Amino acid sequence: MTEAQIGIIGGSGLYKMDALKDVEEVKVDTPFGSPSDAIILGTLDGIRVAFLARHGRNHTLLPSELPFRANIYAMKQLGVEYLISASAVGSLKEEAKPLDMVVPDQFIDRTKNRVSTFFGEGIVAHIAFGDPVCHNLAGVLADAIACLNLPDVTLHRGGTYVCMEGPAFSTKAESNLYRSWGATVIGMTNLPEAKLAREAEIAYATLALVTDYDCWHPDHDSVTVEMVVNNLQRNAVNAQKVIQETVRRLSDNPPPSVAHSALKYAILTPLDKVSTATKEKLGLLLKKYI
Ligand SMILES: CSC[C@H]1O[C@H](OP(=O)(O)O)[C@H](O)[C@@H]1O
Ligand SMILES: Nc1ncnc2[nH]cnc12
Repeated sequence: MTEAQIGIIGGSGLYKMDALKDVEEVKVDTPFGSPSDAIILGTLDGIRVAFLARHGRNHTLLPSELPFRANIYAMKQLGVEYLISASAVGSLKEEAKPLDMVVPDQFIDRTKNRVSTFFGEGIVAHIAFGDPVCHNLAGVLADAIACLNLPDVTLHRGGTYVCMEGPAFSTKAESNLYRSWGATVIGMTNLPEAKLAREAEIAYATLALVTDYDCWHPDHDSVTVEMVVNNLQRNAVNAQKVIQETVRRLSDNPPPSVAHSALKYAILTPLDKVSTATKEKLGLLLKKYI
């Protein structure tokens, strides 16, 4: 069932897409449980997309409580091949200022409590993850930002997103440690999503919306939720314009992605040695290879 080739996951502050038309709300069930909320199917400029509010539309789920596997599997069930993640982030670099947009190309995993694989239960796979973001999708996203020429917004192409566990924000020592590693931004959600999307052979890229300077900056107050929300409200409109332009470009010219064949050489277990139950559970991911 292909309902939408393009999926959007909206993070803190982006709970819906105002420009969506012909909207239909679908409750999707997956072998990994229910997603964070109903998925909103609709059209943007006539192009079908699937939208999911990552923390639920009323922001009821902590980063550590997110049903990452169900969210990505649900997108796969709907036929999604390109997934755009919009996320609030703190900046770890002077030059990435609040309201700027970053399209990261690397992640550092500082999570402690996340399930970020579909595999196990008798089937072993190791995806390549050296380049965790789809280079071509990230390029379309960055080009869309650049062409919009949004006032007061600087685009940063590439950069490293540190994914921390949360929910408390970082200590100054942690924030400075990540700065010493050369990281660009920090958030709490994107790494498990990127891993699972790769396992599901979905191209994934992040639109990171800078809301604060975390807690390292001597001239700025340490991050608070109020700061994040105020800045997100200011650029949620811009974020939606970027997503709309990205969707238009993707639909005109869907790029190839290494993600689309990520499992080709990743599965170690001979499929005839995998139990029927596991094969059925992962059917959507495995069917190309059986
Ligand atoms: C509300 S501040 C912390 C919260 O915001 C980010 O969420 P998302 O990535 O879904 O936009 C960050 O990762 C934290 O979950
Ligand atoms: N400073 C920060 N740390 C972690 N997640 C964030 N989301 C937005 N700002 C953040």
